Amino acid sequence: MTVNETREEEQKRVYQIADKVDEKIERATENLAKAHTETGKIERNYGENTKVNTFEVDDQMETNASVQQQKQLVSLAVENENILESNKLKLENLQGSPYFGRIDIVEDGEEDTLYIGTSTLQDDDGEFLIYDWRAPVSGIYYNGTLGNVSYPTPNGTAKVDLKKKRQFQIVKNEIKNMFDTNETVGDEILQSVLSEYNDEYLKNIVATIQHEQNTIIRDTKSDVLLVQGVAGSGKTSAILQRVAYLLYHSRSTLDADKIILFSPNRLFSNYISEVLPSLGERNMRQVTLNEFISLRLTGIQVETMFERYEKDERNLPETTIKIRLFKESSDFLNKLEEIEQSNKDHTLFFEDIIFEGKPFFTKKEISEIYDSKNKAYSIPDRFLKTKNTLINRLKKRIHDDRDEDWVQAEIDNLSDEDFQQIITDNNIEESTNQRSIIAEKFLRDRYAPIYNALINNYFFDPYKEYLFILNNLKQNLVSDSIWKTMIESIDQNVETHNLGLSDAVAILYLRNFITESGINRNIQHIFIDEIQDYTMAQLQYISKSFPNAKLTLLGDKAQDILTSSYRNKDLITGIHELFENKKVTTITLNQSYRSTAEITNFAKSLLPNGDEVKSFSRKGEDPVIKVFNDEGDYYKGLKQIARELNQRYGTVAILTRNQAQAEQVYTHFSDESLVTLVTADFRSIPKGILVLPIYLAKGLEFDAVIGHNISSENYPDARSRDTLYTICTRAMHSLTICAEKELSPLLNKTKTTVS
Ligand SMILES: Nc1ncnc2c1ncn2[C@@H]1O[C@H](COP(=O)(O)OP(=O)(O)OP(=O)(O)O)[C@@H](O)[C@H]1O
Repeated sequence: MTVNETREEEQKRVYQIADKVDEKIERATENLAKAHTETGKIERNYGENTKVNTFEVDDQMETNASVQQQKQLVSLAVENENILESNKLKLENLQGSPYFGRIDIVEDGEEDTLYIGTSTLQDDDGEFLIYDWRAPVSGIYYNGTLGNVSYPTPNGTAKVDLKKKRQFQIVKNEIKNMFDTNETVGDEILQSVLSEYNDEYLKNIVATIQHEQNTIIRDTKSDVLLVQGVAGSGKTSAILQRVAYLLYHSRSTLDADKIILFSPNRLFSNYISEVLPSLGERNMRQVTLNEFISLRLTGIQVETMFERYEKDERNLPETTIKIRLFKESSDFLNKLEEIEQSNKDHTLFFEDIIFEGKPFFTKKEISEIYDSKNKAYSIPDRFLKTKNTLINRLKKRIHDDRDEDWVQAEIDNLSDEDFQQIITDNNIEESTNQRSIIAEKFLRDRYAPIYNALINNYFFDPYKEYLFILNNLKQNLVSDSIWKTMIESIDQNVETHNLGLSDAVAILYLRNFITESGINRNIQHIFIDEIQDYTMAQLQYISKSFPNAKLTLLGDKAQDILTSSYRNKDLITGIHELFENKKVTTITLNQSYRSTAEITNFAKSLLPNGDEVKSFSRKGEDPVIKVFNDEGDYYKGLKQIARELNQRYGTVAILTRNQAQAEQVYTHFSDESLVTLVTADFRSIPKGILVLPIYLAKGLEFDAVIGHNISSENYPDARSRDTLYTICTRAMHSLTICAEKELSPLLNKTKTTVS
């Protein structure tokens, strides 16, 4: 068959499959409409049944059973509707571009041709028209070169002869490109995908996943999967593809609610929000580290990483660095535990439990209970025993108070209907002591806030406990007086409901340790993007909070913007040490995909080990460096460059070192309506000219980037390297560096003409 005939044949098949997809969508729409009507009917029925008169005691049991049954029917109907809706979404995702790959294999002497797309499509007789890209056999498409290859199946490894691998680019059901290849996924299609202009949302990369990325996506063996990947190497893309893969691979036990992604900021959360739905999956839960911490320390304002970075930019004394580095180590958290355990005679710091304005349990009473517990027990055990004693005392109080006059008076005041309702709701059988049982129930409701306070350990004061430990910690990093001043300043901060980031993590860790709370065993996977921003203490805290979760940690040591001013830790070694008892797999990604070869080559020349970074062979214009003589010229030039770029590109980002500089730039653009100053509160990125500090642009990409004032004053030495590198690597197609007066010495090695 000639090339043209082959293409014709393939095109014919695309049309056939497209018709099948349309037909299935039509059917799915009908089924969904039917299911929706059915759910409506059941819901209405349920509404009527719950209104059944519960006043007549004889009817109560029957009503309860019937309500339960109706409830179940409603939830089944809703679940059925959800499944139908998700199937329809998957079919819709196949519309216009039903598949992107084909493999021809010989297995056990039998020839087979398989087409690969974002989800499975079967004929009415069960024949597979499209294989899901996550199916075990589809792994061959991404991994194998032609010849003898294998893939894992539930029954062991299957061996096949891979005869052909074909890639398609199908748009609106027309084949735009078609290649036979021996590689993972050849350059041509990748070239064309990467040349596209920036979109508001990150796209899925199923059609062009590369070999190394595939290893990350399909790993199911590691406890900790650590990825060191250069800028633009597809770490974030790999996370999302991996989530989709895991949801498919473990579909009977895993759902999106059991996966959490720690993301760098809210803009990023929005930016990645479309990938999973485009693959027919629900998004996982997302949280920033600060949200995670703040949620657990209600009423306290915890300093954000960005606020701290801004403060560090202004002033970062040597002693602060020493103390901070210590507090960020896993060693520090272990010391907190050790000191706690070794102070057997110390009474934990407790708080009164206040009820209706008065102490219900005083801290003195709680301390006495704690002190009475056998000191041979561990601190968490003594704490738990104290808590149990308090709960028992509360129960006894409920029992004792039930005959009190005020309680009886409250019951007398109940209407017959309310009285009956309590009986029904609590399944209280008719008996002589019905009134006492109701009194107890009434008291349980009344004292529920106390019970909650006990369950949530509100009677323990982790802040004072932390200060106590710091006071008892022997350190030789700084002088005693500096250490004391540091403790006093935490104390004052707590008084005003403020906390530094590393103290917040330490307090949470300590509280979890003593109260054995704050642990979520349901979460099966934790993903952390931009891992270079995290400290070992934070990682230790997160991993203890989710003991059953596997960790996928992705980052780039060269993009260490937020902590490079004081930290010089080898992250990979640190993580291996922290998780020494777990199976840690490290994968390195050196190929950068985001930027043109010119931009990547320019950016990598900033790095001491830049040779490791491999640029992708996509051609573009050389980065431009512009140096201006004074401030007036500078802003005139900057505005002109931004305007010119904006004529050619959808998004032009002017990236600055910090918020103050972003604001300063923005004031010079106040006459331009197309310019937006992006702040930490933004949820999405508009088109046009954007001005933002680099830390808010973490993980994002723009068509054109302008590095603001990369001068010798603003970027004087190696400590600014990571920031500058990150700025340059946000650019997909165009990079311009602007500087006032003298260019930063960091750019000495770059091979671009300065004008
Ligand atoms: N296999 C691939 N096929 C197509 N596009 C890809 C592939 N891998 C990466 N890309 C594209 O490269 C760009 C960078 O990817 P991504 O943001 O995932 O990289 P990253 O490693 O997280 O980057 P950074 O650390 O710089 O934020 C994105 O536009 C992504 O779509």
